[in-house]
Amino acid sequence: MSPSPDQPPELRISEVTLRFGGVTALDRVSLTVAPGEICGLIGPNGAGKTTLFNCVTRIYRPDAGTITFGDADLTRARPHRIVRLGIARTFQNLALFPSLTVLENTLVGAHSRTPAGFTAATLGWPGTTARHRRLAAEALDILTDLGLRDDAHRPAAGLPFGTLKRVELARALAARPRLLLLDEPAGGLTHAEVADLGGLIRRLSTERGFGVLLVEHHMGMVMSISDHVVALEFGRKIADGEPAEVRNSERVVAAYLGKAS
Ligand SMILES: Nc1ncnc2c1ncn2[C@@H]1O[C@H](COP(=O)(O)OP(=O)(O)OP(=O)(O)O)[C@@H](O)[C@H]1O
Repeated sequence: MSPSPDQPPELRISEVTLRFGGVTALDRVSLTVAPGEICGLIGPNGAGKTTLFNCVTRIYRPDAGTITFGDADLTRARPHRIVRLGIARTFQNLALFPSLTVLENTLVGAHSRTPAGFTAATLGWPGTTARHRRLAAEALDILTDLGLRDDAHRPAAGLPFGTLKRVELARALAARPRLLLLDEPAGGLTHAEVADLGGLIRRLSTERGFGVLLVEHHMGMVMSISDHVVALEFGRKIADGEPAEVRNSERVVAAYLGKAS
Protein backbone atom coordinates (compact mmCIF):
# COMPACT_ATOMS: atom_id res chain seq x y z
CA MET A 1 0.00 0.00 0.00
CA SER A 2 1.48 3.39 -0.95
CA PRO A 3 1.55 6.05 1.79
CA SER A 4 -0.92 8.97 1.64
CA PRO A 5 0.66 12.35 0.79
CA ASP A 6 0.05 13.59 4.37
CA GLN A 7 1.55 10.57 6.01
CA PRO A 8 5.06 11.13 7.41
CA PRO A 9 7.76 9.08 5.66
CA GLU A 10 9.62 6.12 7.06
CA LEU A 11 13.08 6.48 8.59
CA ARG A 12 15.39 3.88 7.11
CA ILE A 13 18.88 3.36 8.52
CA SER A 14 20.91 0.92 6.43
CA GLU A 15 24.28 -0.58 7.31
CA VAL A 16 25.54 2.54 9.08
CA THR A 17 29.12 2.49 10.29
CA LEU A 18 30.91 5.26 12.18
CA ARG A 19 34.39 5.14 13.70
CA PHE A 20 36.03 7.50 16.15
CA GLY A 21 39.72 6.77 15.69
CA GLY A 22 40.12 3.14 16.77
CA VAL A 23 36.59 2.88 18.24
CA THR A 24 33.85 1.54 15.96
CA ALA A 25 30.90 3.32 17.56
CA LEU A 26 28.42 1.93 14.98
CA ASP A 27 29.06 -1.22 13.02
CA ARG A 28 26.69 -1.82 10.06
CA VAL A 29 23.57 -0.88 12.01
CA SER A 30 20.20 -1.08 10.23
CA LEU A 31 16.71 -0.28 11.47
CA THR A 32 13.47 1.33 10.31
CA VAL A 33 10.90 3.50 12.03
CA ALA A 34 7.50 3.60 10.31
CA PRO A 35 5.05 6.50 10.75
CA GLY A 36 3.05 6.20 13.99
CA GLU A 37 5.45 3.57 15.29
CA ILE A 38 7.64 3.70 18.39
CA CYS A 39 11.03 2.03 18.01
CA GLY A 40 12.88 1.57 21.31
CA LEU A 41 16.67 1.70 21.08
CA ILE A 42 18.42 0.04 24.01
CA GLY A 43 21.91 -1.09 24.94
CA PRO A 44 24.46 -0.68 27.73
CA ASN A 45 26.44 2.55 28.15
CA GLY A 46 28.67 3.20 25.17
CA ALA A 47 26.65 0.90 22.86
CA GLY A 48 26.26 3.65 20.24
CA LYS A 49 22.70 4.91 20.83
CA THR A 50 23.45 8.63 21.02
CA THR A 51 25.91 8.32 18.14
CA LEU A 52 23.12 6.88 16.00
CA PHE A 53 20.87 9.83 16.94
CA ASN A 54 23.67 12.17 15.99
CA CYS A 55 23.94 10.49 12.59
CA VAL A 56 20.19 10.89 11.94
CA THR A 57 20.35 14.60 12.84
CA ARG A 58 23.54 15.05 10.79
CA ILE A 59 25.70 16.10 13.72
CA TYR A 60 27.86 13.21 12.52
CA ARG A 61 28.20 11.83 9.02
CA PRO A 62 28.53 8.03 8.87
CA ASP A 63 31.67 6.54 7.31
CA ALA A 64 29.46 4.06 5.45
CA GLY A 65 25.80 3.22 5.02
CA THR A 66 22.73 5.31 4.26
CA ILE A 67 19.99 7.04 6.23
CA THR A 68 16.86 8.08 4.37
CA PHE A 69 13.62 9.75 5.44
CA GLY A 70 11.26 9.10 2.58
CA ASP A 71 13.01 10.50 -0.49
CA ALA A 72 15.48 12.59 1.53
CA ASP A 73 19.02 11.30 1.97
CA LEU A 74 19.94 12.41 5.50
CA THR A 75 23.60 11.50 5.13
CA ARG A 76 23.90 14.23 2.51
CA ALA A 77 21.49 16.83 3.94
CA ARG A 78 22.82 19.92 5.68
CA PRO A 79 22.04 19.90 9.43
CA HIS A 80 19.51 22.79 9.21
CA ARG A 81 17.52 20.87 6.58
CA ILE A 82 16.94 18.05 9.07
CA VAL A 83 14.66 20.35 11.08
CA ARG A 84 12.85 21.49 7.94
CA LEU A 85 12.18 17.85 7.06
CA GLY A 86 10.26 17.57 10.33
CA ILE A 87 12.80 15.69 12.42
CA ALA A 88 12.78 16.95 16.01
CA ARG A 89 14.70 15.72 19.03
CA THR A 90 15.04 16.09 22.76
CA PHE A 91 18.34 15.88 24.59
CA GLN A 92 19.64 13.65 27.39
CA ASN A 93 20.61 16.74 29.36
CA LEU A 94 17.87 19.35 29.17
CA ALA A 95 18.60 22.03 26.57
CA LEU A 96 16.10 24.68 27.69
CA PHE A 97 16.72 28.40 28.20
CA PRO A 98 16.35 28.91 31.99
CA SER A 99 15.39 32.60 31.85
CA LEU A 100 12.72 32.15 29.15
CA THR A 101 9.20 31.18 30.12
CA VAL A 102 7.75 27.77 29.34
CA LEU A 103 5.79 29.31 26.46
CA GLU A 104 8.87 31.06 25.05
CA ASN A 105 10.91 27.86 25.26
CA THR A 106 8.13 26.05 23.38
CA LEU A 107 8.08 28.79 20.74
CA VAL A 108 11.76 28.20 20.04
CA GLY A 109 10.63 24.86 18.58
CA ALA A 110 7.80 26.44 16.58
CA HIS A 111 10.06 29.07 15.05
CA SER A 112 12.51 26.42 13.91
CA ARG A 113 10.08 25.72 11.05
CA THR A 114 9.53 29.35 10.03
CA PRO A 115 11.90 31.39 7.89
CA ALA A 116 12.02 34.44 10.18
CA GLY A 117 12.94 32.59 13.35
CA PHE A 118 12.47 33.29 17.04
CA THR A 119 14.76 36.31 17.37
CA ALA A 120 13.04 38.22 14.55
CA ALA A 121 9.63 37.59 16.12
CA THR A 122 10.82 38.58 19.58
CA LEU A 123 12.27 41.81 18.21
CA GLY A 124 9.00 42.52 16.36
CA TRP A 125 10.45 42.61 12.87
CA PRO A 126 7.87 43.51 10.20
CA GLY A 127 5.63 40.66 9.16
CA THR A 128 6.56 38.50 12.12
CA THR A 129 3.96 39.62 14.69
CA ALA A 130 0.85 37.96 13.20
CA ARG A 131 2.75 34.76 12.60
CA HIS A 132 4.18 34.90 16.14
CA ARG A 133 0.64 35.26 17.55
CA ARG A 134 -0.57 32.27 15.56
CA LEU A 135 2.37 30.15 16.69
CA ALA A 136 1.88 31.25 20.31
CA ALA A 137 -1.76 30.08 20.17
CA GLU A 138 -0.62 26.75 18.75
CA ALA A 139 2.09 26.45 21.44
CA LEU A 140 -0.50 27.11 24.16
CA ASP A 141 -2.64 24.29 22.75
CA ILE A 142 0.35 21.95 23.00
CA LEU A 143 1.07 23.08 26.57
CA THR A 144 -2.58 22.46 27.48
CA ASP A 145 -2.41 19.00 25.94
CA LEU A 146 0.69 18.23 28.01
CA GLY A 147 -0.81 19.55 31.25
CA LEU A 148 1.52 22.57 31.28
CA ARG A 149 -0.97 25.39 30.68
CA ASP A 150 -0.63 26.79 34.22
CA ASP A 151 3.15 26.97 33.84
CA ALA A 152 3.11 28.74 30.44
CA HIS A 153 4.20 32.12 31.75
CA ARG A 154 6.64 30.89 34.40
CA PRO A 155 10.39 30.95 33.71
CA ALA A 156 11.88 27.49 33.15
CA ALA A 157 14.39 28.09 35.95
CA GLY A 158 13.03 26.77 39.22
CA LEU A 159 10.38 24.45 37.77
CA PRO A 160 10.45 20.81 38.89
CA PHE A 161 12.59 18.48 36.78
CA GLY A 162 9.58 16.39 35.68
CA THR A 163 7.91 19.56 34.36
CA LEU A 164 11.04 20.57 32.45
CA LYS A 165 11.17 17.18 30.73
CA ARG A 166 7.64 17.84 29.48
CA VAL A 167 8.61 21.32 28.32
CA GLU A 168 11.36 19.72 26.21
CA LEU A 169 8.73 17.48 24.69
CA ALA A 170 6.42 20.47 24.11
CA ARG A 171 9.20 22.30 22.31
CA ALA A 172 9.85 19.32 20.05
CA LEU A 173 6.10 19.02 19.31
CA ALA A 174 5.91 22.71 18.40
CA ALA A 175 8.17 21.92 15.45
CA ARG A 176 5.28 19.74 14.17
CA PRO A 177 7.53 16.70 13.97
CA ARG A 178 7.12 13.99 11.38
CA LEU A 179 9.70 11.99 13.31
CA LEU A 180 10.63 12.45 16.95
CA LEU A 181 13.95 11.38 18.46
CA LEU A 182 13.78 11.11 22.24
CA ASP A 183 17.06 10.76 24.13
CA GLU A 184 16.34 9.38 27.60
CA PRO A 185 13.08 11.25 28.24
CA ALA A 186 12.52 9.32 31.50
CA GLY A 187 15.97 10.01 32.98
CA GLY A 188 15.65 11.42 36.52
CA LEU A 189 11.86 11.05 36.71
CA THR A 190 9.88 9.39 39.51
CA HIS A 191 8.10 6.11 38.90
CA ALA A 192 4.72 7.81 38.49
CA GLU A 193 6.16 10.47 36.15
CA VAL A 194 7.73 7.76 33.97
CA ALA A 195 4.38 5.99 33.61
CA ASP A 196 2.62 9.26 32.74
CA LEU A 197 5.25 10.30 30.22
CA GLY A 198 5.24 6.88 28.55
CA GLY A 199 1.47 7.03 28.11
CA LEU A 200 1.75 10.56 26.76
CA ILE A 201 4.40 9.65 24.16
CA ARG A 202 2.35 6.64 23.04
CA ARG A 203 -0.79 8.76 22.67
CA LEU A 204 0.95 11.59 20.81
CA SER A 205 2.61 9.24 18.33
CA THR A 206 -0.68 7.49 17.58
CA GLU A 207 -2.78 10.67 17.41
CA ARG A 208 -0.33 12.73 15.36
CA GLY A 209 1.00 9.85 13.30
CA PHE A 210 4.72 10.50 13.73
CA GLY A 211 7.33 7.81 14.29
CA VAL A 212 9.43 7.86 17.45
CA LEU A 213 12.97 6.62 17.95
CA LEU A 214 13.26 6.26 21.71
CA VAL A 215 16.58 5.86 23.52
CA GLU A 216 15.83 4.97 27.11
CA HIS A 217 17.47 3.05 29.94
CA HIS A 218 14.15 2.66 31.75
CA MET A 219 13.26 -0.83 30.48
CA GLY A 220 9.71 -0.76 31.85
CA MET A 221 8.92 2.28 29.73
CA VAL A 222 10.64 1.01 26.57
CA MET A 223 9.01 -2.39 26.75
CA SER A 224 5.53 -1.05 27.49
CA ILE A 225 5.25 1.59 24.76
CA SER A 226 7.49 0.39 21.89
CA ASP A 227 6.16 -1.42 18.84
CA HIS A 228 9.59 -2.88 18.29
CA VAL A 229 12.90 -2.71 20.08
CA VAL A 230 16.44 -2.66 18.71
CA ALA A 231 19.33 -3.57 21.00
CA LEU A 232 22.91 -2.44 20.41
CA GLU A 233 26.11 -3.64 22.02
CA PHE A 234 29.55 -2.21 21.18
CA GLY A 235 28.05 -0.55 18.10
CA ARG A 236 26.48 -3.74 16.73
CA LYS A 237 22.82 -4.63 16.50
CA ILE A 238 22.26 -7.73 18.63
CA ALA A 239 18.44 -7.89 18.55
CA ASP A 240 15.48 -6.37 16.68
CA GLY A 241 11.94 -7.49 17.31
CA GLU A 242 8.87 -7.25 19.49
CA PRO A 243 9.55 -6.03 23.05
CA ALA A 244 9.02 -9.41 24.76
CA GLU A 245 11.22 -11.17 22.22
CA VAL A 246 14.09 -8.68 22.71
CA ARG A 247 13.73 -8.62 26.50
CA ASN A 248 14.10 -12.40 26.61
CA SER A 249 16.91 -12.61 24.06
CA GLU A 250 19.93 -14.37 25.56
CA ARG A 251 22.31 -11.95 23.85
CA VAL A 252 20.51 -8.94 25.26
CA VAL A 253 20.40 -10.38 28.78
CA ALA A 254 24.11 -11.24 28.53
CA ALA A 255 24.96 -7.72 27.28
CA TYR A 256 23.31 -6.17 30.33
CA LEU A 257 24.69 -8.72 32.80
CA GLY A 258 28.15 -8.18 31.33
CA LYS A 259 27.82 -4.50 32.08
CA ALA A 260 26.67 -5.09 35.65
CA SER A 261 29.44 -7.55 36.54
N1 LIG B 1 32.78 12.40 19.87
C1 LIG B 1 33.32 11.23 20.17
N2 LIG B 1 34.63 11.01 20.06
C2 LIG B 1 35.19 9.81 20.35
N3 LIG B 1 34.48 8.74 20.76
C3 LIG B 1 33.15 8.89 20.90
C4 LIG B 1 32.50 10.13 20.61
N4 LIG B 1 31.16 9.98 20.85
C5 LIG B 1 31.00 8.70 21.25
N5 LIG B 1 32.19 8.05 21.28
C6 LIG B 1 32.42 6.64 21.63
O1 LIG B 1 31.52 5.88 20.82
C7 LIG B 1 30.95 4.82 21.57
C8 LIG B 1 29.43 4.96 21.57
O2 LIG B 1 29.05 6.06 22.42
P1 LIG B 1 27.56 6.58 22.58
O3 LIG B 1 27.61 7.83 23.41
O4 LIG B 1 26.91 6.66 21.27
O5 LIG B 1 26.91 5.41 23.43
P2 LIG B 1 25.47 5.36 24.14
O6 LIG B 1 24.91 4.03 23.81
O7 LIG B 1 24.68 6.55 23.76
O8 LIG B 1 25.86 5.42 25.68
P3 LIG B 1 25.03 6.06 26.93
O9 LIG B 1 23.95 5.08 27.23
O10 LIG B 1 26.08 6.07 28.01
O11 LIG B 1 24.56 7.41 26.55
C9 LIG B 1 31.59 4.87 22.94
O12 LIG B 1 32.70 4.00 22.95
C10 LIG B 1 32.03 6.32 23.06
O13 LIG B 1 33.13 6.43 23.94
